[in-house]
Amino acid sequence: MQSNLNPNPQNNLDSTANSPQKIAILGSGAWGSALAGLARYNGHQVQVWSRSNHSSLEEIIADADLVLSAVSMPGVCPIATQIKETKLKDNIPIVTATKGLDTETTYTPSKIWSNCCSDHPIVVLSGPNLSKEIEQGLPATTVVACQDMNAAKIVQQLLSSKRFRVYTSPDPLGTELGGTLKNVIAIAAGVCDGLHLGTNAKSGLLTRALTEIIKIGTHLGGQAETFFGLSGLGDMLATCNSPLSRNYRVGYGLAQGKNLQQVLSELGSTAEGVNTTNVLIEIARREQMTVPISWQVYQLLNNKITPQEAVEALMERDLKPEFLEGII
Ligand SMILES: NC(=O)C1=CN([C@@H]2O[C@H](COP(=O)(O)OP(=O)(O)OC[C@H]3O[C@@H](n4cnc5c(N)ncnc54)[C@H](OP(=O)(O)O)[C@@H]3O)[C@@H](O)[C@H]2O)C=CC1
Ligand SMILES: O=C(CO)COP(=O)(O)O
Repeated sequence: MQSNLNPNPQNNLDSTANSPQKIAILGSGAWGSALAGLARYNGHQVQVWSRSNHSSLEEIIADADLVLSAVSMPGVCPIATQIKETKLKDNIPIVTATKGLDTETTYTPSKIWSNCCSDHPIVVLSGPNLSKEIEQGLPATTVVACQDMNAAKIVQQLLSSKRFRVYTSPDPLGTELGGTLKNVIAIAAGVCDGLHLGTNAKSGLLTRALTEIIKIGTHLGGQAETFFGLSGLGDMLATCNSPLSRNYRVGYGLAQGKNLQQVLSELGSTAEGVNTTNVLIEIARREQMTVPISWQVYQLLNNKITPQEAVEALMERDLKPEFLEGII
């Protein structure tokens, strides 16, 4: 499955280093718009599709050299299914930048894309990428991961610039799960800060959360080292410490005594962690895994406990060694 694009052009980070390509971006929300800005900065010809576009999805992707999906989770399955029936240029990479889990199937976005577009390499893009900072032109890093490293390198070259440093990885599932599962933890971090529990509590929460993410992520097939990288720990640090994170703001609002509906309507934007928590608990039940922090977030989001009760429940768990098996 060889793409026509050159994966190894001169390693020059000047934005003119790559020949301009046609890039179709699906989703004109915060992330789709920021990614479109990065692609335009590199001189690419960018077309953005959203449900309110005049042009059809088919028209926009027909002659694209790269398709980049940045829709939120509810859009992934319908759009991937529509694209399955559409003619794309042969073998072009499809990049998925969504951080969520499908409610119906519990699948990750890349699994849905792979099922629908098996003739194309599916590349996961994930990292500490708060879109508002990227829109301001501040420097950021990310990871593009694919089993087909040639495809990952093509996307790396197309999107890398002086303001966006892109790393490759051969672990798409781990890369995707890191960015997805940390949204649950960002809600917990928002609660921690909203309750003013202090730096010791926050450090303890994030460290134990990383262990929890690695436990789930490796069980589901990700590689442990990926979770210590940009798409795991890196993204956790960004979203768990920034009020720019919508998931963090959900937790913060709940800690202030607001109810979930109120917090979400004030947010007016996607917070994938809410749905991801529900799907994650379904997976944990199915796989018989203990996920203490995610479980408290789940109870809180589903109005079964108060933020204070969630803290108490975590502090009063059975005592045990820090590491039960190896590093986790
Ligand atoms: N914002 C950020 O900083 C980052 C976000 N992400 C991830 O990117 C994804 C999108 O987030 P973001 O752009 O911030 O969210 P927004 O709320 O800003 O935008 C949501 C986007 O998803 C599209 N969408 C939602 N539901 C559907 C549907 N049923 N069918 C088709 N399209 C749909 C919307 O399309 P329409 O315009 O047609 O309404 C819109 O483009 C999320 O998974 C998020 O976790 C990842 C990294 C950074
Ligand atoms: O994933 C993100 C940054 O990497 C965006 O986080 P929020 O969806 O919580 O805003």
